[in-house]
Amino acid sequence: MGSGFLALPEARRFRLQGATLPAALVDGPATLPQRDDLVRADVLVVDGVVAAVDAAGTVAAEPGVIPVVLDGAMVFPCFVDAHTHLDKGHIWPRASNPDGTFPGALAAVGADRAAHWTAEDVRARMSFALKAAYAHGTAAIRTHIDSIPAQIDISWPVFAELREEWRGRIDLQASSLCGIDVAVEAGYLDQMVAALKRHGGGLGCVTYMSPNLAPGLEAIFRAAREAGLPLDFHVDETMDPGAHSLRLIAEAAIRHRWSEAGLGRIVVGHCCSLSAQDDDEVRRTLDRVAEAGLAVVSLPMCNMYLQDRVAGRTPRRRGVTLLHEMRALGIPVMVASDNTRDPFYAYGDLDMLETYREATRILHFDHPVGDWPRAATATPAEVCGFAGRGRIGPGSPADLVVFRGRSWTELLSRPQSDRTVIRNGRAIDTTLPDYRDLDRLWS
Ligand SMILES: O=c1cc[nH]c(=O)[nH]1
Repeated sequence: MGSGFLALPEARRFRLQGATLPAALVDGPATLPQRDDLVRADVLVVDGVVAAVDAAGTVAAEPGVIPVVLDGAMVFPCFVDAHTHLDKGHIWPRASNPDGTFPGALAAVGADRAAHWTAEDVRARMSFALKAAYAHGTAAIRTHIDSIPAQIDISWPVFAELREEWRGRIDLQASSLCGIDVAVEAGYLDQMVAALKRHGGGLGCVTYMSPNLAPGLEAIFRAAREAGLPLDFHVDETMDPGAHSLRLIAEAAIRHRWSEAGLGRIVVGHCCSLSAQDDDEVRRTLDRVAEAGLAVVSLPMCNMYLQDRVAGRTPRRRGVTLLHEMRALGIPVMVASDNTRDPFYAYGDLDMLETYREATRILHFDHPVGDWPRAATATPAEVCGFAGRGRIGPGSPADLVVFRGRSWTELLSRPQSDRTVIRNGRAIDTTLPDYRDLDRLWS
């Protein structure tokens, strides 16, 4: 059992004194003094809920409230990870990517799925991933689930079981995943929609330039509206400037009056090709994306790993999409973990601090930091509908991550492996699952 660097008392009422909070994530008095987009505050926790956020040192000691001195330690709300692949995670020991490319990943995953993805295999790997995410301080996750016809009735029931098992620790959502060419196959959408209604989840697919793209999108939008399902797409995951399915999705959303459907914002992930297009084309597309009300999630670690990879040639581009330009147009933007230890990304552990740290470096979430911390917390909570998550303020759950670092440079220079994760006002065990627990899947 390990619970990080902070000695948190088992107490109904305590006050985190001298916490440093990202200003963009705090619901507190407007008078909280800010420096470097951080505020110094005291956070009162009562019965597992944040009862007050006050400027540091302004509230006198109260009987029955135990002081916990943070001496500037940073406090985040628990993270929200809007785009993962729990069903695929950790297959690397038996399914590596031969060349680190996207086609290499597709082929390796396809073969592994066909050979090994029984309910037991999927459950074991998903459970492992959830344990890691929980220990790192994540409270809500949306996963995509590979949903080719033969896999649907294996993976979706497992997901539904785990959603119940993890209720109260990690809020779980899922979205279906297949290529646009599979989505147009006769009977596919009917089968998928029936499974989503049975198990709960949203509709999605991978969009790329295919003759099936326009009819496929039309069919998916119709099916989603009829069945009342949210939409979440993998979009243009390539550096080919000719890939423009993002614009077609935005146009379909406008045509289908999606913003009036009451089904939340459509989420579009990746959108890498945008960074290879000229400014005029980018502007035309982003105007449409803003008008359609889409929300965008970038996957900085996976995109950097897969994109611009040519054997023997040094990568020159980062592979991520244009989050700064999107944010300037009012488009909600997020970052998320994506794949973990599978052929789409050989590394990763569903640690959203790592994702945020890498996003800071790859996407320049700094100088100033401004409201970029929202991209891993409040924005995915709002976009995906994880109510009450991603902010710290009176009434929010005392689901907090306390880091030893006191400033952005201290926080992001080290992995903060000794963080303390507080759930419902109590420190949890932050011991990570041992990789050896998975060995039975391939030995
Ligand atoms: O990045 C991607 C794209 C498709 N499928 C994945 O698992 N990851």
